[in-house]
Amino acid sequence: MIQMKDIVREGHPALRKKAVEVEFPLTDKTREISEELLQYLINSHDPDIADKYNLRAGIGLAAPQIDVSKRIFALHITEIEGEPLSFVAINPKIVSHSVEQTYLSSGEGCLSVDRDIKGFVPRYKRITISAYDLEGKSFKKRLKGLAAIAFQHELDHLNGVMFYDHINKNDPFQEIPNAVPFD
Ligand SMILES: O=CN(O)C[C@@H](CC1CCCC1)C(=O)N1NCCC[C@H]1C(=O)Nc1ccccn1
Ligand code: NI
Repeated sequence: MIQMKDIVREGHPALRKKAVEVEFPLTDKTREISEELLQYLINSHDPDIADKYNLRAGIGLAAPQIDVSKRIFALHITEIEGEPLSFVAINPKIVSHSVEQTYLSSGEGCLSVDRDIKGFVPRYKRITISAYDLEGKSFKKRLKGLAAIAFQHELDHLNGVMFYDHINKNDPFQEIPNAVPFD
């Protein structure tokens, strides 16, 4: 199982590399890595497991964060309105997005960043994404709110981008044009 010791931190080159596309059918190793990314998120929200293994709660986890430079990440968001979102995305893409932007009013964090970095991180408010599942079946989803923000945070990891790269250096809390905050 993935534990905090397996999650690389800022300064590790894997976080600044562009991850490579995955071929299908998945090798057993790639399939196992994909399943472990999602399992980490599920475990991190289980009080007993999270406590026992000292896991930091996460709603997303990307393969580069465990030093695997492949275009794979998992999302597991259960406390949003509507049905819970829990899936592995392989070779994910944003196929279209709203003009409107949004941002987490509390700013963003990252399991690979052991410090608090303040400031608004502009994200598209609504996105249409496409990706492949573990069987190589392509799927599309329309995401908004926290799910959209999380998807963009994870996709950044596949491109070697960290959330704080988006924060305005001169004015971290600068008003983001046509943005509605997500609280
Ligand atoms: O790349 C993946 N990561 O680095 C794990 C990150 C991904 C999220 C950061 C912002 C959007 C996606 C993560 O889940 N966190 N970051 C560290 C703090 C805890 C946790 C978090 O933000 N939780 C959360 C946020 C809003 C509502 C509920 N829970
Ligand atoms: Ni992150």
